[in-house]
Parts: sequence; structure tokens; C-alpha cells
Amino acid sequence: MIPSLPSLADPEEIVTLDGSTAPTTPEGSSPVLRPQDDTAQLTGKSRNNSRSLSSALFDTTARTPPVRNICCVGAGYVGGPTAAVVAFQNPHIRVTVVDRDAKRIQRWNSKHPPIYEPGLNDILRIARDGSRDCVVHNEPTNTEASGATASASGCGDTHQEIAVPARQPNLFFTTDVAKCISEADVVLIAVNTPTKSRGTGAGSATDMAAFEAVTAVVAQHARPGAIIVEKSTVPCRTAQLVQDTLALYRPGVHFEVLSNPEFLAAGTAIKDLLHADRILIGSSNTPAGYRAAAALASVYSSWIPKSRIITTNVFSSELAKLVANSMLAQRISSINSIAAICDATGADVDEVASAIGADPRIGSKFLNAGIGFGGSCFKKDVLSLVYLAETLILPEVADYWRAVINMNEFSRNRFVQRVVKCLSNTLAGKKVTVLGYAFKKDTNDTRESPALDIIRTLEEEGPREIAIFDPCCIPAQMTDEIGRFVGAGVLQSNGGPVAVYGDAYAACEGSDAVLITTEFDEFKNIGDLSKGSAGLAIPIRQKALQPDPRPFERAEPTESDLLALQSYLMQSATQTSTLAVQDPLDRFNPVPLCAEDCPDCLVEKATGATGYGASKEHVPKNRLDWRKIYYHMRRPHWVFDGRGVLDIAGMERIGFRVESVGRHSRA
Ligand SMILES: NC(=O)c1ccc[n+]([C@@H]2O[C@H](COP(=O)([O-])OP(=O)(O)OC[C@H]3O[C@@H](n4cnc5c(N)ncnc54)[C@H](O)[C@@H]3O)[C@@H](O)[C@H]2O)c1
Ligand SMILES: O=c1ccn([C@@H]2O[C@H](COP(=O)(O)OP(=O)(O)O[C@H]3O[C@H](CO)[C@@H](O)[C@H](O)[C@H]3O)[C@@H](O)[C@H]2O)c(=O)[nH]1
Repeated sequence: MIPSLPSLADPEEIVTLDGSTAPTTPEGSSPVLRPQDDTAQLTGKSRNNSRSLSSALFDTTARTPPVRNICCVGAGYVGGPTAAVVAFQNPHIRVTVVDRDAKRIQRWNSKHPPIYEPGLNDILRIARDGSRDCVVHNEPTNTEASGATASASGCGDTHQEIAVPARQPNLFFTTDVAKCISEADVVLIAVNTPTKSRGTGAGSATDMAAFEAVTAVVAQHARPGAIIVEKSTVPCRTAQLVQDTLALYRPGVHFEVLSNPEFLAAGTAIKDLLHADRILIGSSNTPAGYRAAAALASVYSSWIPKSRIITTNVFSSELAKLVANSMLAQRISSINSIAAICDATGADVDEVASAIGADPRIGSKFLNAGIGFGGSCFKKDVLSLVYLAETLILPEVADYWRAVINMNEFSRNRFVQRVVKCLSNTLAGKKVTVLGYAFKKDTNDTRESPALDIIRTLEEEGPREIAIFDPCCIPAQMTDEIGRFVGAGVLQSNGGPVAVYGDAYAACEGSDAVLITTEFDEFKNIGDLSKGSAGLAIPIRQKALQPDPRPFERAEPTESDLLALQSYLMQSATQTSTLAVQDPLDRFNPVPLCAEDCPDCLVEKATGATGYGASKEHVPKNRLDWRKIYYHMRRPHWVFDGRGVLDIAGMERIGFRVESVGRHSRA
């Protein structure tokens, strides 16, 4: 008999599942590892390598029943965009995103989704709202410019008009978790897996409460044979615990559990999903496991070349996700450790980075020194690896990876200490401006943002004002968040020093020091240095015009073809007109309305502003006019560049005193 389960409607009830039935350790932390011999099928010991599985994978595709219905549990940064792209690229598959957070679901069903990602809106407008039929001219606007030729098209007559049929909506957002799980061929679990904040392993183990609660509900409601997919980042060997839970609730019913970690980054989520460098699928080492992997691979192969779909055993896939993030974080900590040496020696960290990055074995990416990494993933995933090593009684390994986190904290603290030291060791009576609140550029994601930590430390120094500006985040939301995380008393409205501005110049007016804490292009000061104009507000360089994708390779354009054409037409239109063209193919259906309390609508109504708010693409505005900022700042015009975005010589020519992490003026 199936044990009675809590309903999803009551999250409190869910997380208090009896420990004996839960797939986590009794205290709810990451799984404790078991001897491996009981899991030979999942580990795939008999596999030679992933390539051999890849061929097995596609050999089994023909026998794999088609996926018609996908349920994605978790409508967050991963679940929302991933489901949207899967639905967009697979019009024949019904994709439903479910979440217990009704407010979040309401926003996904409106003009203003709860997260901002460049390109997300265009995908949603087609998959969620359906599209009208339209006619596309299959001829490049400018054949020379596009470099396209009729013979390359493979579809003969380039002057043809192609009728694109209307599309029915196939992407849905709902709170009806149990129903959607019960209808799905594939259930993606994409819920949050943060670091545990209390109990055993607090501060490093993964908090599996949400994942475990969903697993239990899936176990209760999934139809027999459904494929259960770990999309969340989970500790290595979680798949075994999911299998145990399924067996507990549904003895004798077969389910396959796959690991399919997500590698998208905030701010480039849609680009990363549309052009993934790899799709990783871990499965059990059985024919049924291969078939399940093949079924999932068939969903991705609608738009991802099969050569980029990597298959491994399920535990390798789980571990690979943790290792990918840990290695990226390690690079940032490594270069930040070198920045400290540069500050002490006169070497320049950018020069060191470009010198070492020219070696293809090292590579040039992720070597930008500064105040260190933020975001919801790096810290927690490195810590999860630390905890894994500790539970495996590998203290040297745990220490090695913990040093990555320690170096990140050191880099952030070193930066703030430098600010305080340069300001004569006191901020009393002074105004300090923080430019950038999101954890990285071109996103409104503020989770684990270095800026928040820096604001907290600055506040302890007792400044007159801490002014904050971010080009992507909504001021009211920033204020609310700072109130919650640092304390309501720090807000200016409550007599504290922290004030959030919607305008960078107002934030910098009368400031004693400006700190750059996010690498937004808006904050750069690149100009014509030879003419001494660095610092002037200049438009941010437009991205190179993408080529006209016509004539299409196929007689019937794919959604990717249409998306490429739409972006090309939008980009061309903005070159000749200041009016943004939203729907050049005339395909969009009316967009659903927002609730009355939609924060984006409230901001738009109050400010008439564009540029933030999820319905609009983030249009980078002009770069800051640093001369204007200089004019309204207090002497001696300190600027602290925590992200290496400034040309120091240009700033010094204006008169600023610049401190940058590991960098020096080359004037
Ligand atoms: N954010 C990223 O850029 C990123 C990238 C790759 C992987 N990941 C991983 O993906 C996972 C999800 O991350 P995210 O950033 O999307 O998290 P998120 O917090 O943005 O979203 C998680 C969602 O799950 C929902 N949820 C939690 N418990 C639920 C339950 N019992 N029933 C229904 N819904 C429930 C929450 O309400 C929330 O909307 C994490 O494991 C994360 O480590 C994140
Ligand atoms: O050279 C660099 C590169 C990045 N950063 C900082 O590192 C953080 C993370 O940046 P990034 O990795 O670009 O963003 P995330 O959205 O956190 O993406 C990471 O975390 C995701 C969640 O797991 C993974 O899916 C992605 O592959 C992985 O890049 C940000 O604060 C950046 O400012 C640096 O300080 N220096």
C-alpha cells in the first residue's frame, strides 16, 4: 500500500516527512554514501566509455516511444526558461511547468514573467501564447551582406514565399502539481537545492528538502513507466535515493531515473539553451536506462546536434555538474589570488591573464579578477563538493575545494578594506555609491550578490549614505531585499543610510567614493583615448549585425530559423528607426495581462521607464558620462573598480583617483 503523502498545497507538511521514508539522510542533508556494490546498474560499471553509450543511445531511439507530455516541477530560473525552450522547439510536445508558488505561476502567465532573460520573451510569446499564421519571404534583404546564395539554400527558388502555419500553445504554467505529474511521460525536477542552513552539514551540505518533497509527490502520482529526470543540481548518488523513494511508494512499478543537469548561466540562459555546448544525460546501465536516455535525447535533438549529447552513468552526470561549477569557481579564485600579488608587486592581473590565457591548455575565459563570484550556484556547488569529500573521509580533498570559497571571501573583504583605508579609515559622514546590485551583468538575479555583502560591511562603518544603482534591477525590489537581508533599520526610510536610486547620476551626486560591483557595460568608460575623451557618455557598441538567415536550408523553416529571421529583422529595423519593432513576422498573439500588483507594471507606470521589466529586452543605455559624475562628486573623486571594467588612464585624465583589483594605470 502506498503510504499516505502530504499534499503539495501545504509545503510545511511536505518537509516534515518521516525521516525513514525520505531519500535524504535522517536530518535532511545530502545523501550519505553507501557501498557501491548494490548499485552496479546505476553506476554502469560495465560501460567502456560514454561514446559507446552514445551509439547505444541512438540505436535505441527507433524503439523509444515518443515523448508527448513533459511536466517540469519548479518554475524558477532553470525550470521556466528550460521548459520554454523545450516547448518552443517541440511544438508536438505539451510542456507544463508546475510550481507551488501561485504568485510565480501567475506572473509566468502574464506579460511580465518573474525573471528577466534576454530572448525569453520571444520564446514565450510563441510557445505559451501560440502564434498566428504568417508568410515569410525566403529571400535575403541584401544578398551581398548576408553572403547567402540561392544555391546554398538547397531549396531552389529563393524568391518564394513560405506560408508558416499558426501554432497552438504548447507551454502551460499551473499550480496543479499532482495532476500534471500524473499525465507526463517525462517529469523534470527543477526545484531549488540550496545549502543547508541548519542541522548536520549546515553551511556545506545540500538542503534536499524541496527536491525530496517533490520526489515523494512524483513517486505517488507519476504514471507507470514515466521517466524521472533530475534537472536540479544534486549531490552525487541522489539517483539511487530517488529510486529508493519510488520503490517505497510504488513497489513493483518501474521508473527510470535520469540525471540531466543544466549548465545555463544567468543573463545568457536562452542563448545557452538554444546553443548548448553539451547536453549531459546520465542513465542506468540497463536497456531500460538507455531507452529512457534515448527518449530524453530525442527531445533535445529537435534542435541540438546529436554529437553534443553526451551520455554517462547517472552518478558521473550528477558529479560532473558539481565539478563543472567548482572548476569555474576555482579559476576565478585562482586569478583573484594572483590579483593580490599584482597589487603588491606592480604586475597587472589583466596582462598576466592574457599572457597565460593564450596557452590553449589554460584558455582565456573566466580569468577576470575582481571582487569574486556571486550567484546562486558557485558557492553552494563548491560547498556540496566539500561536503561530499568530508563524508567520504577525504579531508585533504575537502580542504582543497574549501580554499576556493575562502579565497572568494578574501577577495571581497580585501576590496572593502581598501575602500575604507583609502577614505582615511572612516566612512563617518561620507556618502558611498555602489554601482551594480545584480550578481553579474545583464540579469536582475541578485542571489548571493557580492554587492549585498559589500553594502552590509560598508554599513557597519557608519557612513552618512550608501547610494545604490543597478541598470537591471527594480529599485523597489532592491530596497525590499536589502531591508530583509541587512535589516529594515538600514533603509533611509527608517532613518538608516541605505538609499536605492533609479538614476546613476543621482546616486553618484555628492559622493565621496563610487564602487563598481557588477560588470555592466554601462559602467565602462571606453572612448577615444588619444583625443582624451575617455569618460564621455557614448552609446554602447551595437552587437555586429547578425546575418540574414535566408534563404533557409530547409523548405519548411524551423522555429530556430524563424527566430533568427525575427532577430535579424528587429536588428535591421533598429538601425533605421528609433522605434523598437517587437513582432516583424506578425506572428504574435495578444499577450496575457498582468495582475494589478505586478511589480514591473507598477515601475513602468511610476517611471515610464524602459530597460528593465521582463517584457522588454534589456536595452543597454549609454555608457555613463564619467565627466558628469566627476563634476558632481566630492574630492578627491575616488572610484573603486571591483570588476575591472574601467580604463584607469582615461579616468585619471578626467581627474579621478582609481583603485582597481590587481590593475594599475598604464598612463
Ligand atoms: N539558477 C541557475 O542559473 C541554475 C543553473 C543551473 C542549474 N541550477 C540548479 O537548478 C535548480 C533550480 O534552480 P533555480 O535557480 O531555478 O531555483 P529557483 O529557486 O529559481 O526555482 C525553484 C522553484 O521550485 C519551486 N519549488 C520548490 N519546492 C517545490 C515543491 N515542493 N513543489 C513545487 N515547486 C516547488 C519554487 O517555488 C521555485 O519557484 C537548483 O538545483 C540549481 O542549483 C540553477
Ligand atoms: O572571470 C570571471 C567570470 C565570472 N565572474 C563572476 O562569477 C559569477 C558567476 O558568473 P557566471 O558563471 O557567468 O554566472 P552563473 O549564472 O552563476 O553561471 C554559473 O552557474 C550556473 C548554475 O549552476 C551554471 O549552470 C553555469 O554554467 C555557470 O557559469 C558572477 O558573479 C561573475 O561576476 C568573475 O568574477 N570572473
